[in-house]
Amino acid sequence: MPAIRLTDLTLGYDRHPAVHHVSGEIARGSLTAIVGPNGAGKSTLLKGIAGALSPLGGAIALQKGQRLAYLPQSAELDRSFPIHVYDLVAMGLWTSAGIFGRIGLGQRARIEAAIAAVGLTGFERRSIGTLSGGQMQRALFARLLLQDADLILLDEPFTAIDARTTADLLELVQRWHGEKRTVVAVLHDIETVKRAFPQTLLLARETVAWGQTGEVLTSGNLLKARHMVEAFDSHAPACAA
Ligand SMILES: Nc1ncnc2c1ncn2[C@@H]1O[C@H](COP(=O)(O)OP(=O)(O)OP(=O)(O)O)[C@@H](O)[C@H]1O
Repeated sequence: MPAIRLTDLTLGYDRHPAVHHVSGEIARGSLTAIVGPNGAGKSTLLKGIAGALSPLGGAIALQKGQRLAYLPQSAELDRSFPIHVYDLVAMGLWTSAGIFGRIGLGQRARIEAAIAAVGLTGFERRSIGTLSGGQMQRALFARLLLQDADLILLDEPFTAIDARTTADLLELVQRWHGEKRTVVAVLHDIETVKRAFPQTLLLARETVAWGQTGEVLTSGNLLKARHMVEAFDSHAPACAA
């Protein structure tokens, strides 16, 4: 059983399809980028896999027993929430500590180690509303470290993040890959994908190409994806194809 199996999957909003008839598999332990033009349905697909959106058609099967972690786009997070970096990161332990569980000494050490791993030592008592975009993303990655998930879904984790932070966080992604976790990330920077992601799904409401990154990200496929998204009628009624 692969980590994720999509079967003729259609996802959308108010019955209007945003992603159509996608079929394919993501192997356990693989590192996959989802790329495509704006409006291609990348975030929609990730939400579907995360279980935040139910299919209009087809099916999403996740291998049983996997712990899943999902990092939505940063724009979807409420930064005005009054919480310190330490507590935000500590939330990553809720699966082991329980929502109201006590945090013991061992767990404190793990929280501190995660904060150190993302370079935020000294920021523990800072409220998240005062962090820069890059610092916030580091804190969210520290929380992911503690979640200890088998399947990690990242929606545009490096968008609007400086090069140094991107490089540091990319290193964590590589570390998760080395630990045989399954990682799926929506990305915009094609160079980063070519450099660091062995597998790619090129999406334009439907699959344009899916497989080895070098074979998927050809200029012909990228052009085709752009034309397909431009031609798509997002006001179309429920999928008839
Ligand atoms: N909550 C929603 N309600 C209605 N339509 C939505 C909603 N979220 C997304 N859509 C529509 O679904 C389509 C796909 O959007 P999605 O955000 O998945 O694309 P994307 O590939 O992630 O784009 P981007 O690269 O711009 O983030 C778009 O036409 C978008 O307007």
